[in-house]
Amino acid sequence: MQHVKTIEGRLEASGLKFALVATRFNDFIVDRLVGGAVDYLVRHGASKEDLTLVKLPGAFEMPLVARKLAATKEFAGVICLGAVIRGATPHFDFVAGECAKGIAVAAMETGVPIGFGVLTTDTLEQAIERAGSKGGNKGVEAAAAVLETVRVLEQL
Ligand SMILES: Nc1c(NC[C@H](O)[C@H](O)[C@H](O)CO)[nH]c(=O)[nH]c1=O
Ligand SMILES: CC(=O)[C@@H](O)COP(=O)(O)O
Repeated sequence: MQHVKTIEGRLEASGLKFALVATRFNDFIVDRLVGGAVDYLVRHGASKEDLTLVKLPGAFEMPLVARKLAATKEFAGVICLGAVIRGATPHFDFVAGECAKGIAVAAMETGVPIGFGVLTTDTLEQAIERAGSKGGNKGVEAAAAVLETVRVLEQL
């Protein structure tokens, strides 16, 4: 195959500081996302002393706080961890939609990678599956994505 210059991010977290933003809402699920993210970062070289956990009420509050943390420039990346589980009203759509959009805007405005580790599921079972069982762990995925993106941005 024609060899082209390729830029990829090393999955090496040593020396990097990260902020993790986690919700209390559905915390029996979210705590497993936090555990997955922390385990991933430590296993890839991060020091626990370099990880800061910020607890929030719910996903709707995330963009504001994630942006503030990113804007400090104290952290290489921010990882948002939550679980928005559909109920009986359209509230899910607003919470999930604004959370996702707000996090994306915060990353663009600050230039700091902000991982979207927020489950948006129709059922509790779907959330459980994606918090460390047969659907993987979205906290791990978000941490991995932020780490790789940090390392890519360093090269640009
Ligand atoms: N239903 C869920 C919420 N709702 C709460 C909102 O996120 C917000 O805290 C409230 O509207 C006050 O501003 N939050 C979740 O994280 N997950 C849910 O399933
Ligand atoms: C995602 C939500 O906001 C949801 O859990 C709220 O439940 P409901 O729509 O039954 O009020």
